[in-house]
Amino acid sequence: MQILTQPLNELLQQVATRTDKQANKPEVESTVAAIIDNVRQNGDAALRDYSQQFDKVALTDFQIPQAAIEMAYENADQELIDALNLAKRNIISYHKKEIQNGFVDAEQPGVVRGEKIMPLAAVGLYVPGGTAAYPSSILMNVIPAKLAGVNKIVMVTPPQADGVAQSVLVAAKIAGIDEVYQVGGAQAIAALAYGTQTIPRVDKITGPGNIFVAVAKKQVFGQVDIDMIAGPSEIGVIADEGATAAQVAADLLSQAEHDKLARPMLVTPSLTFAKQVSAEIDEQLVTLPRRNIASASVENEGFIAVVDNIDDAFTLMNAISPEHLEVELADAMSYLNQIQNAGSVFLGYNASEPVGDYVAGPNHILPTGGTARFFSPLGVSDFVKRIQFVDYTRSALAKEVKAITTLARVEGLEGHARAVESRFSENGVSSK
Ligand SMILES: NC(=O)c1ccc[n+]([C@@H]2O[C@H](COP(=O)([O-])OP(=O)(O)OC[C@H]3O[C@@H](n4cnc5c(N)ncnc54)[C@H](O)[C@@H]3O)[C@@H](O)[C@H]2O)c1
Ligand SMILES: N[C@H](CO)Cc1c[nH]c[nH+]1
Ligand SMILES: [Zn+2]
Repeated sequence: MQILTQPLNELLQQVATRTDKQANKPEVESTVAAIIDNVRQNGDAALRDYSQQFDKVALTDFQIPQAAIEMAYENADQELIDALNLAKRNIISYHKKEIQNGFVDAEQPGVVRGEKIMPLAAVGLYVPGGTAAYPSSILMNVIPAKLAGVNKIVMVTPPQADGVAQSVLVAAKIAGIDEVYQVGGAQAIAALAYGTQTIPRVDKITGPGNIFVAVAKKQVFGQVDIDMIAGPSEIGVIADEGATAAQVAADLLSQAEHDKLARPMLVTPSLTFAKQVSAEIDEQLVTLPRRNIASASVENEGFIAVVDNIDDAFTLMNAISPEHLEVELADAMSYLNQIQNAGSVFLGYNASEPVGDYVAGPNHILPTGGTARFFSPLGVSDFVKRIQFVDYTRSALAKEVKAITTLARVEGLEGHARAVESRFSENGVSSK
């Protein structure tokens, strides 16, 4: 993996350019725009064409019958069922803590103010499936939606020549979702945003995917809500010589194997350690089954940056804003307050990133491409909206008339002032 040894200010510039290059790909933007437009115009017919073109599958029906989901569950290995159930329990116990109940406030005499939390009516969950099957992403998507109380949950996932992976159907059963459509990529996002003859339009689309899925979500935002840009995976590691090079290399490769565009990144104050990790990566790649994907990611998107000290490592990592950040330092917890930007943080030598991908309980659907600066992990709050309310007694309103009418007239909005004054005139009409 490329080792960068420039001064910090040059490294900061380099990572900004890399992130920008990754996040903005004009050729992908235009491909995706054309796909969305076609699906909008031609509905299911366009979905069939793209499934043939990109997934090499000739589809007649998009919806997977409930009987196929039940059968996959009946035939599944008990080990898979146990693992998914363990993950489900931990995801539920973690996400339950995110539930908001709204509030009612009566602090001022005669005034009631409050906020009511409402589940979204219909959501569409994208579960990736181009180069790997992602049953774990079903649990990460569905569980917070269910805890939020969403009524209609529709799942889409790419079709496969020999049928959608059985593990995906088993996870759908365990997650308790029955409306599953086999359609993937930008065309699936367009279908959920605009609706087709068979796929219902939803209010919000959540879930991760490759660059085509991520760009499509960005393009349909406004027509529907989206959770975030959750594109090709990223891992940033901050480590010094106290960490084990082989373990750091393995963790970097765990994310590199997701996608040729995945970004494995190490920042360390030790050039010796940098070289050890780089050598380990080369060695471990030889036997990695997905080495074609992982080595492209390591070569084209990955880097090791050598900095002067740990403070500089955090400065650089905050600028990168990685999806996952591992802090492989002694007393890792003490660095938590130095972290400004990251999707999910893994502290210490044992919290290897895949722990979070599968069983820890926090969500693995996370912002990428530098968007952890402003986006958060998927959670219960993504599936609800807030409605505010107020109620005034007449005497409570009387106390505020002066302030309201003053502000209304300063804004040149006489109608606003009169609306409030009408509550205090004999005939309900403002005399001013
Ligand atoms: N950020 C997160 O939270 C998170 C979580 C899990 C996975 N991921 C990412 O999800 C992605 C999964 O990717 P994947 O490819 O395996 O599955 P995917 O389902 O995201 O994408 C497959 C679809 O991409 C479309 N596609 C492929 N090549 C295309 C082309 N040339 N033109 C137009 N469309 C094309 C096809 O429609 C195909 O069905 C990886 O990038 C992985 O890193 C991210
Ligand atoms: N690391 C991925 C998020 O970037 C999530 C995942 C699912 N399965 C394995 N990994
Ligand atoms: Zn992963």
